[in-house]
Amino acid sequence: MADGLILEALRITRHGAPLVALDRAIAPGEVLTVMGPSGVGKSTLLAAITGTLAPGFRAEGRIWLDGQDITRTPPHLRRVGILFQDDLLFPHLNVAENLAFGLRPGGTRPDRLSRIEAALDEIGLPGYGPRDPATLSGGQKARVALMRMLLSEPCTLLLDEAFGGLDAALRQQMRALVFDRARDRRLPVLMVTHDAEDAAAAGGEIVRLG
Ligand SMILES: Nc1ncnc2c1ncn2[C@@H]1O[C@H](COP(=O)(O)OP(=O)(O)OP(=O)(O)O)[C@@H](O)[C@H]1O
Repeated sequence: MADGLILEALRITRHGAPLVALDRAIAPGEVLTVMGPSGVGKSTLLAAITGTLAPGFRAEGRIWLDGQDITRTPPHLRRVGILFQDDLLFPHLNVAENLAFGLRPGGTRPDRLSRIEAALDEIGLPGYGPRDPATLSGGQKARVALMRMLLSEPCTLLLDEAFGGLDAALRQQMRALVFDRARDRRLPVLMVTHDAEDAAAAGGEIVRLG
């Protein structure tokens, strides 16, 4: 199987009734946008990919990530990154500690600290490590949440209305940051959104469910 994220004849049922069916490949660095009315099953589709479907839901078909069949892989081993609207930072940890939470295990302490510093530079927040998350603006929090997720070195990126809590200008900045980072890292991106501008900015294929 090719690199990227492949949903091969994926069919999700709820208590046996069909909910979502999708058969698509997302190449490294490409974005697939999923739109559709409320309740159609967009978040459920993402939960099938992260391996966190609620009881009563079942996924049939196969999910491939960079050539590996992850259909039955436990969620914590899937290397799937997901960003939600209003992703919460841990309030009792400072910004650096929040980022450290994303880091994969291993490496020396100086190495880990320098990766956190580099991450803060990458999102335009150099020196913000000791700050309390409550003192950050909404846009700054969103950038820290994005970087915390990227530090876990995911092989694909899922966005669930990830830009929903931001005003128009910030939304545009955050979109550019996310899409640029995903392209640099050659991550396939599956974006769920209600927003036509998000879809246009992504530039890739749009699938409408329902
Ligand atoms: N944990 C759950 N337990 C039971 N039913 C659920 C659960 N999560 C979602 N559902 C139901 O599954 C269906 C699909 O929900 P889902 O959240 O995937 O829709 P969505 O397309 O993401 O909607 P929205 O755009 O409103 O976020 C809905 O009918 C919803 O009520």
